[in-house]
Amino acid sequence: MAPSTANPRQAACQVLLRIAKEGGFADRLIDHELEKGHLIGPDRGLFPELVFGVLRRRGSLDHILAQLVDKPLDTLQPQALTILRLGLYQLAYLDRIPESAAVNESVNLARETVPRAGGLINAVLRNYLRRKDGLTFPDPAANPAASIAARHSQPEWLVAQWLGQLDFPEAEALAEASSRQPPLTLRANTLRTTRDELLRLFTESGVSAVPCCHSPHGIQVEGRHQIPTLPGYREGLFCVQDEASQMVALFLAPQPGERVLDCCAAPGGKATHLAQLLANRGELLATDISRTKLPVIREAAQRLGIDCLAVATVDLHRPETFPTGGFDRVLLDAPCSGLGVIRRNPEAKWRLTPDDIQRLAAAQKAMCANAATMVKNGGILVYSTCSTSREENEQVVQDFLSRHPDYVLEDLNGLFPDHRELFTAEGMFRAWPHRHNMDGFFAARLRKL
Ligand SMILES: C[S@@+](CC[C@H](N)C(=O)[O-])C[C@H]1O[C@@H](n2cnc3c(N)ncnc32)[C@H](O)[C@@H]1O
Repeated sequence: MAPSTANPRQAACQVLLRIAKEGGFADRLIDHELEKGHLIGPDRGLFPELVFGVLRRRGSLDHILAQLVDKPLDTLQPQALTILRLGLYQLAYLDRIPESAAVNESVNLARETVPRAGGLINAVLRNYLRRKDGLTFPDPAANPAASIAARHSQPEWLVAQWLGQLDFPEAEALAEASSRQPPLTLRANTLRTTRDELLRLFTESGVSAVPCCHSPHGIQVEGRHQIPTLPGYREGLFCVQDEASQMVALFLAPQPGERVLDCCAAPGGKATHLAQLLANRGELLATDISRTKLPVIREAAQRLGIDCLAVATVDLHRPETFPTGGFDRVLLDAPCSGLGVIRRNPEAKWRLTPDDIQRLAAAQKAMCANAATMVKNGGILVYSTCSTSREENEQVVQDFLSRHPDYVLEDLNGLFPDHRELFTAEGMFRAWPHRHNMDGFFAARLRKL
């Protein structure tokens, strides 16, 4: 049943239980609850803070709880475990909630849903307050992955993957950054305004915002906002898009008048950016396997005043569905694990397994080969993901190049010298939350000879 309550802790508990039981995305369930209007005032901020906080910090919370509860956590009733996580999150990570309120509200919540666990919840949370300075964490020298995982709330297998690519301090910094709330980044719609004008409008309206370092269209907004209430939203002056994601369309660099394909386009973040770069002149086809997602792209295009964009259903595993005629530029923003965006979708890190990464990488290799059949001779293919895993990134590109001697990797260092700090030595794009305060993204630019 859909949650419906004026109590932010109860609403958070219901959403967390629903995510654990049925899957689903935290941001959508949160929006759905807020739209009902039961939560008012500061509770509208506390409710998402609690849901996202518990999802982001679940690993560390459970590591601590395991030292305070005298039976395995998975033997607790789901409601009791969720209330414990919520209570501990408030005690360990939030400054503004008095300790007594965090404990008492947790006990009250238990009284309504799991009355027999009230005593345990009270005892465990009070025990935390007494013992918090004596809690233990794995020794980094003996077990580096377990140590980072427990301190910074990441699955151990994921930290082990990061340690395969980064040294210990960097892997730890990445884990730490990946447990934090990401910035709100917008892309100015240059079909209707400029970045400077948008910044001026925000300043005049009392909203603090600064230009992004790399994307010439990006602005980072300070504080928390409901997007539709920001100035210029209704007029289509901007859309929400992380800076790393904005860089991808820039690397494809479509020129006005060209024929361009975005073949995994929904919900349209990069497709609408491509239309901007085309200055609304040319032929932009945005396709996706999901027929139901296409209206979202159309609506985004309409709001932003784009009229060079058409949409169609295409399954990249079924060449008989492909559009005919070659394209000058093709973007393949492949379905991926999303390991680079776990700041935004923290529920994903607790669901994914290493097997998922292997399965996704196999599909990505097939999609890349199929997308390449739609590129004209001399044309460009950009392959991108929002994953940090090598299997989904460099290894897909290496596999592709080994099977396609008619393609070469273009070195982004030479093409975009202003953004060198975002590129690997081989010239591929790798954005990292801890280095660039951007989502974890990958892109490689391939040219068909
Ligand atoms: C990473 S998302 C794309 C995000 C989009 N480029 C943006 O910037 O807003 C990947 C998309 O690939 C689509 N997809 C998954 N499997 C596909 C397939 N076999 N063929 C075409 N699209 C597929 C999904 O529906 C999803 O919308």
